[in-house]
Amino acid sequence: MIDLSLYLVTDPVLCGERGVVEVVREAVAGGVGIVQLRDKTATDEQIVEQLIELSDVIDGRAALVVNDRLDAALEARARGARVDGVHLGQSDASVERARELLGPDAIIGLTANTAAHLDAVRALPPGTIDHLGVGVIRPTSTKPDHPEPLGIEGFRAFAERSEFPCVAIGGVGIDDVEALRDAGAAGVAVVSALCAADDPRAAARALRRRWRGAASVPRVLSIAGSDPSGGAGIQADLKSIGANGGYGMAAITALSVQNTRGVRAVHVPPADFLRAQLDAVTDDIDIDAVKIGMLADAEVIRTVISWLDDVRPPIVVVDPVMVATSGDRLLEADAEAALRVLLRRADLVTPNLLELAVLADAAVADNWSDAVADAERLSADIGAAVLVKGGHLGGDQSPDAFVDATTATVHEFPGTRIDTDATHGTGCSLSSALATQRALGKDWPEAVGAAREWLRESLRGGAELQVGHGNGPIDHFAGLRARGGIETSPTSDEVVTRWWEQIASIRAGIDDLPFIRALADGTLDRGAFTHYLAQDALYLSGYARVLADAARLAPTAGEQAFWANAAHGSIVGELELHAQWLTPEDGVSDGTFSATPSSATTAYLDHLRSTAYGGDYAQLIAALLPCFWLYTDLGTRLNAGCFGEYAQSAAHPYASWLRTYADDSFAEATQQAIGYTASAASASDAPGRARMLRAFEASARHELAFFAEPLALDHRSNSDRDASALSRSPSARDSKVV
Ligand SMILES: Nc1ncnc2c1ncn2[C@@H]1O[C@H](COP(=O)(O)OP(=O)(O)OP(=O)(O)O)[C@@H](O)[C@H]1O
Ligand SMILES: Cc1ncc(CO)c(N)n1
Ligand SMILES: [Mg+2]
Repeated sequence: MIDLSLYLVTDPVLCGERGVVEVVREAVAGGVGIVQLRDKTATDEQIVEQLIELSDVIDGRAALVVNDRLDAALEARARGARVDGVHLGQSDASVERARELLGPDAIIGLTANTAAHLDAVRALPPGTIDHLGVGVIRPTSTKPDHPEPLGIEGFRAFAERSEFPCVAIGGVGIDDVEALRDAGAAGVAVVSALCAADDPRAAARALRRRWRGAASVPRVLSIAGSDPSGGAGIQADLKSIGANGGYGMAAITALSVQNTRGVRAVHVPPADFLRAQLDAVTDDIDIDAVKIGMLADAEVIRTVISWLDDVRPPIVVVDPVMVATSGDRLLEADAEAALRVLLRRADLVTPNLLELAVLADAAVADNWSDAVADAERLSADIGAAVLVKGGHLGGDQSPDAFVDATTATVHEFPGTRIDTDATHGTGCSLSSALATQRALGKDWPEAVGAAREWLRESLRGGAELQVGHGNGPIDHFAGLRARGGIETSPTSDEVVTRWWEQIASIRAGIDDLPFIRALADGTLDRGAFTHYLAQDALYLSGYARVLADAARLAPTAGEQAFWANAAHGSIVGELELHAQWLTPEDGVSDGTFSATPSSATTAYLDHLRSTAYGGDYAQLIAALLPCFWLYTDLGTRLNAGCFGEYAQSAAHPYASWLRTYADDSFAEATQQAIGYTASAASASDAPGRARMLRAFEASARHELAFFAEPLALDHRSNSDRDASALSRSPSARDSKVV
């Protein structure tokens, strides 16, 4: 089936001085699938000559038809040209005769725009015509005698009734492309949009992109070697394409045995196998851009050239990889001539200074202006833009320059050198980023700017990775990580630091509480202290039941035992509070404790119970954790004198009580609880971790309220009590987690 989607109709006047042939060459390179030679004034002989020339230039990459001149088509065929068919108007030669003379495989199109035309076509013998040219769509100067324009809706109405493919023609501009496609067009035929374009290749690409619908995620193919250590080659390319917003694909030219220290061996699979990979991708997927990296040898290069010539991908970036960062050769020396041929197919070539020297036949540049001058010569030589890279330039700068000799453009990108050894695969990563950014619709200088910005962030991030002992890789996803686009599964250490940081202001709030300050310096009102202990006893009793729920839900016997043991310790602690700290006046009589839970206690227990009721083990243990962690932290710091030295003194009224805050076995249990919570967080998905963090934070806030409450209430009735009487016994807190 012939691809009618982008159909070029030539106009000798609009093509201007550069000529029809040149416009066709460029437009086909940009993706035109069918070319119609249309020249109302040329003689038949001139038409024949042009057909021969065009057939040569197109070389089978697009279909070639001629407007009207059936005899010229036949004559050009007789002289060896490949002319695929004709396009005839209602008043031109008979389509039946054209079919008879051109044969069953020829492409025959017919202009039609009325119901009567359609009826007439239906009356033809089957197989006479292949498609209809339907228009004009808008008023146009290229067909002075055009009928009333159909507009998009008129075209839609016609196409809906037609059983023949309809190509929309006449006054079609780039902004009509999607609407016509959606109105049922088999393709759009354009004249001015390509013949009058400054850059017909770019214009054709833009039209094709519109026709395909701007794929918001460009499909980018890397043709390169494999680096099993993941920093260079296709592995780097795929990460780079992904990080820059594309969908990455990879056809492997060679397998390297390599790590961050160097290349140990290279295996090049048969060239046919590479071609088969490329064909498999092309047969199925529209490619928006191609990045070409390691090519190993001349045969691989020839394979890639022939595929490029067959497929004409819209964007081609070639990173002329010759030598790895480590100094190992990645391209056989005798393949350099073949590489030069490939470079002519590129839109952009990205040599480092060493590669530039080889390709520009110059000494390795030791200063930036020589490098740019070499790049200008190379660009003129290959007819493609060159991005010359300053990574290998000495000094504290690492500039790049985009150089395009065909448009006399030199665009400098200054940049300070990033102090890092993690530069393995920068070239691979940059060229893939460039292909992707260009495919996203940026022009080259914009694409270079965006790719460089990304690369520099990734270069900085490389220092964080712990990959290898040589030149480490860049961190392709450093930006995503920094902006929280990737949530990494936290390790135990990370959950410790991240969650602990998350409650920093709550912890600071606890430290600042008058209750804690007064507890530390021994001035705490005894009534407030007793209130606190009474509520703590109530809390521990409820907390023990929730710990038992954690034991019930625990996934392993070890965790089950841990939480059950903590529940047991909590009950023991509560009983000790009754027996040793609280008197009947505090609500204890005959072993029965009758104080009523305060609002802080009720709120905290409600939170824990409702979390337990939800049945999510990970969330539950996250909710239980602050009670362990905050007390261990506070106890340790109180006893270390962080709140004043008096807290360390034996004369402190609550001295023995304070000591037990920093109990070793309690600290150990806290570490275990942190470990279990961290493992559960690592095993959770992102929403699960978010739920855990919410439960954890809520508990921390309840701890703050719990500590705040005693001094917020009125305890004057107890103010004459002897606080020192309370300093005899061990604390409940340590037995909470026996
Ligand atoms: N230390 C650095 N600081 C900042 N930018 C750098 C640094 N090293 C390299 N670059 C940039 O990285 C990109 C790749 O340049 P480089 O000259 O290193 O390519 P290369 O030699 O082809 O890389 P590779 O080693 O992957 O083959 C360029 O944009 C360059 O400016
Ligand atoms: C496979 C492969 N391609 C390219 C390079 C260039 O860095 C490399 N080291 N390895
Ligand atoms: Mg390189």
